[in-house]
Amino acid sequence: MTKKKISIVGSGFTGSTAAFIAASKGLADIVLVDTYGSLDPTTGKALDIMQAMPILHQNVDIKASNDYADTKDSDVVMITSGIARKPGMTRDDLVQTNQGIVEAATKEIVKYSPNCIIIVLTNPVDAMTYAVYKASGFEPNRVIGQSGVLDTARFRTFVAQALNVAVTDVTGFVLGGHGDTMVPLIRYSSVSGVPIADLMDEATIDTIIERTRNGGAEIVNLLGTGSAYYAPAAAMVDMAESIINDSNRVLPAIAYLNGEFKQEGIYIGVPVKLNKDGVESIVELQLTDEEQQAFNKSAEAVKATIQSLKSSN
Ligand SMILES: NC(=O)C1=CN([C@@H]2O[C@H](COP(=O)(O)OP(=O)(O)OC[C@H]3O[C@@H](n4cnc5c(N)ncnc54)[C@H](O)[C@@H]3O)[C@@H](O)[C@H]2O)C=CC1
Ligand SMILES: O=C([O-])CC(=O)C(=O)O
Repeated sequence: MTKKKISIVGSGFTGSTAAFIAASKGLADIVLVDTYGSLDPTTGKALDIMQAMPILHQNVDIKASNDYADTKDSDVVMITSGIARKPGMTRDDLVQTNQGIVEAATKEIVKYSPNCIIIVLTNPVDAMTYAVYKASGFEPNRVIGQSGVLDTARFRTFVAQALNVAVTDVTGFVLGGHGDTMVPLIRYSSVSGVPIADLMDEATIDTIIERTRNGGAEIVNLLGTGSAYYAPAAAMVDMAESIINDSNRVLPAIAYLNGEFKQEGIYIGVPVKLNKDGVESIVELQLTDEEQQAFNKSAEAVKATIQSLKSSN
């Protein structure tokens, strides 16, 4: 079988960490691209990751580059380039700067890998995924954003800590935009099948929901500079793995809605089935009135950010 190829655009914290995690799983050969500033730090990171491979028993190549030609024929391309927020900022404050960066990257990506699947991480990620979709000319199933795997992982972590149970036994589903309006679906959250509403009181659940919604800001404030990267990178790799291995995993991801969940023409977090074609299908859940209202509110917030995009779209 020919080796798969993942290109990662942006060799900052999230990009280089994703390269390390994907390489440590032996998922694919990796090209780490950064066209901003000197190539040296990217080369240093790629070399460092390569030198971990003998220890981790993996046989993959990691190449640093500032030339998109090296991304040619990628199966998956992750977009992580752009600025991150600082304490006191919202993700939406990044929209103007990051739109230009992701659109420029997209033009180059599609030129060299017309058949790839693109995973977008750059914030504000729902609107950036929309901008990449428009700039790519791809069918919407081949442009996907990352938020739900991360938001759900945060939610699962807090539930596991509160109940002192193995985090691997906690399931959940966080839908909606990657912001304060995200929608953790408590009815679909369980510990080995036992609904969490049977295991903890409402006040504890509310505290966990609030902490999940502020999960990114909590880390931004603690770091002082930059934002989270270990869990975001792991989340992107989880998605890439399902695409590369054609696994049909059902994961929450930012997908284009065409009437599903009563929304149309936007990118927002919903459960999807991910395989070699990208989003094979959207898994529609029967939401309660209250859940649908919360989802609609989140969709309105995402729409407002999409509408603020510069008119190249
Ligand atoms: N969707 C999600 O769940 C998450 C999204 N993010 C977002 O991902 C993005 C990247 O975060 P980090 O990797 O931590 O940031 P970083 O600052 O460590 O890396 C960003 C990379 O983008 C490149 N870059 C910066 N300005 C550029 C420009 N004008 N043109 C081309 N490249 C440029 C830099 O060279 C740098 O390597 C941010 O927008 C951040 O908010 C971060 C974590 C989670
Ligand atoms: O909070 C941020 O700016 C980065 C991010 O999206 C996250 O960690 O969820």
